[in-house]
Parts: sequence; structure tokens; C-alpha cells
Amino acid sequence: MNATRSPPPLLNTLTPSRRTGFNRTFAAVYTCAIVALFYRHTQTLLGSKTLVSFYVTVALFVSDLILAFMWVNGQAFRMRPVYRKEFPENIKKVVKTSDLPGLDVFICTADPYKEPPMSVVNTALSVMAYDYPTDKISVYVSDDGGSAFTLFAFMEAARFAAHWLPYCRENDIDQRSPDEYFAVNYSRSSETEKIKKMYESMRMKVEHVVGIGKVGDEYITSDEDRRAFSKWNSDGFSRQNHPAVIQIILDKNRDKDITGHCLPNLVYVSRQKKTTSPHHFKAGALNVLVRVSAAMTNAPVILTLDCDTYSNDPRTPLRVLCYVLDPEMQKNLAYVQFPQEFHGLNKNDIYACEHKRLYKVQQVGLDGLSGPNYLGTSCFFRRRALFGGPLTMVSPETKDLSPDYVVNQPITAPSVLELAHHVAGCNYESHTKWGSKIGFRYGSLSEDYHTGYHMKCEGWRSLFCYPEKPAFLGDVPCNFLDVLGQNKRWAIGLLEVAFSRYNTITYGVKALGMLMGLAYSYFAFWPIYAIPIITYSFLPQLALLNEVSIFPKVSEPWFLLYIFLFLGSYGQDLFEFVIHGGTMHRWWSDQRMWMMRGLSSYMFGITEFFLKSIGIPTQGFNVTSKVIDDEQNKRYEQGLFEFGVPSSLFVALAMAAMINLSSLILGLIKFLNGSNREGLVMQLVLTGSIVMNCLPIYQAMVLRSDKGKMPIKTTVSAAILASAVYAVASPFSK
Ligand SMILES: O=c1ccn([C@@H]2O[C@H](COP(=O)(O)OP(=O)(O)O[C@H]3O[C@H](CO)[C@@H](O)[C@H](O)[C@H]3O)[C@@H](O)[C@H]2O)c(=O)[nH]1
Ligand SMILES: [Mn+2]
Repeated sequence: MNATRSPPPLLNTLTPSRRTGFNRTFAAVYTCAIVALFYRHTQTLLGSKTLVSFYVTVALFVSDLILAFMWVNGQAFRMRPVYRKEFPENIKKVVKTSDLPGLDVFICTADPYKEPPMSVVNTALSVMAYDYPTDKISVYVSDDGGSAFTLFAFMEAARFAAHWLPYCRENDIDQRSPDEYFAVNYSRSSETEKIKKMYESMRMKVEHVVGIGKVGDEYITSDEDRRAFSKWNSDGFSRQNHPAVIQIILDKNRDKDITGHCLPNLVYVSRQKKTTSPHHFKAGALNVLVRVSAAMTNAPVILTLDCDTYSNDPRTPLRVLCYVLDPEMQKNLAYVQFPQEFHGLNKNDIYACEHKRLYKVQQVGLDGLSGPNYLGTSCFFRRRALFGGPLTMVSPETKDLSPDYVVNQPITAPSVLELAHHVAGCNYESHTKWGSKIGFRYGSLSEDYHTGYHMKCEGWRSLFCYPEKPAFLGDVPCNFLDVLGQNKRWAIGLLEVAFSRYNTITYGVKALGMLMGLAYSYFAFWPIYAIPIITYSFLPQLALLNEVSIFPKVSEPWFLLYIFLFLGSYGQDLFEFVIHGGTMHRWWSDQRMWMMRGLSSYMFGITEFFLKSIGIPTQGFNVTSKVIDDEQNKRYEQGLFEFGVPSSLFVALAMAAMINLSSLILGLIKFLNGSNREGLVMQLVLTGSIVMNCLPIYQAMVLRSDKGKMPIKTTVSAAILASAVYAVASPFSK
């Protein structure tokens, strides 16, 4: 053996967080405080003299129990947070360019009006232009909207790609989503101006087609394209009912860019839909892409992207290979997840769409255990991980869909196309393991969480890749109702996992170990935060209105316990938020949205979940809109909450706002005149903070006159309901 042989080049490092020691100690101290709290609750319960005080104590007991349960679950993220670093520059020393693995990119879109085709196209172009051998990249677009406009946009994009890819390569452009590139500074050379003009003309063409609602004859240039669009003219073709449409838009063996370099494969897939067969939303779409891509290229690495998530760093695949090619990690690595990061957030992120805790802090925590959740987008999978556990492979029905099958035909070969159409059919999956043992999992509207969870249970691990410069950027909903609707969908999806056979505690802890089981429980039970949030937004306030004290007096030692519990958990949360790059203002928005979601999304999510479980049909996967009109956008930029349309989701919020404000005012008056001052302090402070959180709601109810103000109908309904609640509560407390 050669003793002087240098060690292999470094691909990645792992550093445990310095917070670990503190986190563990603090968790121990805080646990004692929680135990003390329940000691007090039990005492109060046993000593309660009236039925009302008994019920109040029970309500607080249950709420605190839920908060404590969630707190315990949440500690899993704090026991071993780690940070990783990759060295993509070393990849070339480890593997020859020609030996780099193939990469199949999946992009999902579902609605040409909520997800404008031009934005989908930008996402695709940004990955087609990756710093990676083009002959190894294949981009598959799934169009659940079954829209000719999307196909049209991609045909145009393919022509543009022939200019865009060499342009990026030769000028070493960093931003490869053309829309983003032209929106910010770019060097103005004649070449750039030419490309920009081309881009603009493509954009106008596509937007025109979407605007007039038809792909006009003048835009169809070849017989091949004409044949493709003619499918939309067949009888009864609709979004919910149509045959599979698979179109090879670019073929790496045939299509070249303007410098003669090959272009990546680009394939449009709109799976077959029938109103009579379930299609399992995004998970179903992804599984079709897994199969279609298996028939065509079967690359060992798969990147899944939502249509709005464009690449912000062309070297991202090399970063991922730092893990995928690391011999020590290969055995059980299922996926490498990037954080979800966003562009277009307003300054204080009023709707807390950044989800810093969910998409960053907690994932860093999971990475030190067996790895982050699958977050739905910006995730590189090993194809093999979609077919059973690392030691127990589950084979698909036919060997040509198997992850180790080598495709040795061009993607345009008739047999390949025939197989592709067959596996994109809506009856294909019946009596197969797709969705249960193979591929992305069905049965939850949060298919991402669900799929990642099952992979972990099968014995896989995952990694969190969190580079300083965001690898991907996506859109956030800029409309309050969309935000609440999105969170409601997540709530339903998570409960579907919590109340399944694979419950994260009964099944998860056994399969994953204690800490991972707790961490997954944190998410699964996320919506039950609604219960303590609702309790704390109404009960102390109604009591205050009736001058009933329900918390310890300031002079009692128990008061200090409450202060510690409150400051301890909010303080630690704020600290984590800020060290992960957050600002105080954004943290404030974040805690405010937590409260607002509890009163609306989570509560309605729980309700809808139970309606669904007893067989009452509900909405399904309502796609978040990625468009916003100019006026709304202006208000969003100004940091104004957008109400505008009447919605039951707003009613509970408005009710809480009203009850808290009246309780604060009357409470203050009573406090100033009353005898039980000390006993009401905590209730006053709590009510005061909720009133602070509700400021945008009062503003929307009374001060604003723009279109985003609270609709009168909502204000009136809320006022009636709030009075009813007050009327019911009053006689009891006497
Ligand atoms: O029937 C469907 C519904 C949705 N999608 C696609 O799924 C993606 C995500 O949908 P979106 O409405 O943007 O969901 P968000 O709430 O913004 O997304 C988060 O939550 C989803 C689960 O609820 C995850 O799938 C996403 O990756 C995650 O970003 C989009 O590209 C859609 O086109 C489909 O392909 N088919
Ligand atoms: Mn989205």
C-alpha cells in the first residue's frame, strides 16, 4: 500500500450546533416548571368550589396539556441541531464529468390561471441551464391543468432555450431564470439586448395566448405541433377528463442550441384524467412522472420542484453530489432537502409565509437525528428510495420501471412512448403498490410530509443542505385568504397522518426512535394548537369581562412560574428566529400569524378533517394562487392585511378581536375601580397582547376604505356571534 497517499478530497463536513448544551439544560429546567404548573392545576381543580371554576380549570388544564405536549415534541428539534457544509469544487476530483449521474427534474403545475405558464417556463429554464452536463439533464413537466397554453409556453421556451443556455454558459450568468435575470441588474451588451428582446416577445406571445384563451393558428409553425394541439380538439377534452398527453419537446439526441451543443430533454406530460377515478393530486402527478421518466431516462437522481420554485444557483446539483457520491452516506440516503426560501416577501412578512421555523430551524434540528422532512419542493431524491426501504426493495410491476433498469433506447422510440402513455393512464395504478409502498404516498393532502415520514419509517435517512445563498426561490401567497387556505390544507393533511394507522406516536416512535417520533408528532399534531389558542383568546377575556380572576395573583409565587413559562418559551423561540437570520419585526408577524392561524386555519382544518372522516366531501387540494392583481400587490407591499371578500375564516378572527378589545377596555375600567386588582393583572396583560396582535383587524374593520378592508358582512356576523358568546358566558360566571 502506498503510505503517502493523500486523503480523498473533502466533500462535506458536519458541525454540531453550539446551542446543544444550552438547549438540553434549558429543556430540563423548563420540564420542572411544567410539572409545577400541573401540580398547581391539580390543586386548583381539587379545590374548585363552583361548577364554573371547575370547568374553567379543566379548560385551562386541557389547553396547557396540549401546549406541554407540543413543547415536549418540539424539544426533539433542539437536542442535536447540526450544520453542514459542502465543497462542490471538489466533485471534479472525485468523478469524471462523463461519469456524473443523470438527473431527472420533475416540475408540477396544475392550473394555468393560478400558476401562469410563463412562471413555470422560467422554473424549467433555470434548471435546464444548470452547470451540469446538458445530456444528463431531463426535465419532465406535469400539467394537471391539462392546458394547451402550458404546452404552448413550453414549445416557445424550447426555442428560447437554444439561445438562453449558451448565453448563460458563455457569460457565466449566475441567475438562470430569465425573468429574474432581466428584472435585476444585468450588463447591457448588444447580445444581452437581443436575448432580452427574444424573451419579451416570447412572454408576450404566451400571455396573449392565455389572455385570448386559445392557441391561434398563426402561432402553430409545424405539423408536429399541430398534431399535438389537435388533441385538445377531441370530443369532451376537459381538465378533469382527457387522455394522457405526452409531448417530447426537446430530445437531447436531436435538438441542438445555436452553438451546436446538445439541449437537455424536455418532456410535457399531462396524465390521463377521468372524473370517475381518483387522481391523488400532486402525489399522483409525481408518481406518473416517476414512471414516465423511468420509461424514458430512468436517472438515478430526481429533483422535485413546484412550478414556482426556480433555481437560484446553477451549481446546486454539484452540491448535492457532495452527499450522493459520498461513499459513507450512500447506503441509506434517500433525499437531500433544501430549505424552502422565497422571493417577494414584504418587509415584515406580515403573513409569516417565510415559515422560518418549519423550513429552517426545525429542519436543522432534524438533520442531527435522521434527517429533515420532505418539504415538497427543492428536494433531490435517489430514485431507489421511492421503491421500498434500503434493505428491502419493493419491485414495481414491470422490470422496465425498476430503478436499476438501464434504458437503452432514445426517448422518441415508439416502444418507449407507448410505455409512457400506458403508465400515465388513470387505471394503471389499480391493484399496484403505487402510493402505498412505492413512490409518493397517497392519503394525505400534505403528501410531502407523509412521503418523507414513510421513507424514514422504512429506514432511510435524509440530509438538509442549507447553503448561504438560496439554492431555490419560490413564490409566497400574497393574499390573506390564500395563506389561511394553504394552512388549512396542511392542517387537514397532517391530521390525516396523525389519525391513520401510521400514527406518529404509536407507529412512528417504534419505527423511528423516540426523538424522531416526537419530531414527526410535532407536525402531525400541529393543528391541535387551535385548542389552546382558542381557549386563551376567549376564556380569560370573558372572565375578565365578568371580573373573574383565573390566573395567580401578582403577589403569589405561582405568578413567577407563569412569567418564566411564558418568557422562556417565547424568548427561546425569538432567539432561534433571530440567529437564523430573522428580524424582530418578522418574529412579531410570525407569532401573530401563529395566533391567527390557530383561530382560523387550524380550527377549520380540524373541522373539515372530521367532516371528511365521516364521509362528507370537502374541497381537496386547492392550489395556492401565484398571481396577484396590482392593487392587491400594492397593499401587500405597504404591509396591509388583505380581507376584501367575506369568508368564514375571517369571522372567528374578527370575533376574537372584538371580544378582546371590549374585555380590555371594560377590564381596565374595572381594574381601576375594583377591589381584585392583583388577580386581574395577568388577564389584562394577556388581553392587551392579543389586542396588539389584532391591530390590523381593527384597522381593516373601521379605519380602511380600500378594497382590502373587512367586508361589512363579516364584521356584522362576527359582532352578532361575539355578543352571543358574551351573553352565554355572563350568567354562568355570576
Ligand atoms: O392536483 C394537484 C395539486 C397541486 N399540484 C402542484 O403542487 C404544487 C404545490 O402546490 P401549491 O398550491 O403551490 O401548494 P403550497 O401550499 O404552496 O405548497 C406546499 O404544500 C404542499 C402540500 O400541501 C406541497 O406539495 C408543496 O410542495 C409545498 O410547497 C404546485 O406546483 C402545483 O402545481 C399538482 O401538480 N396537482
Ligand atoms: Mn407553493
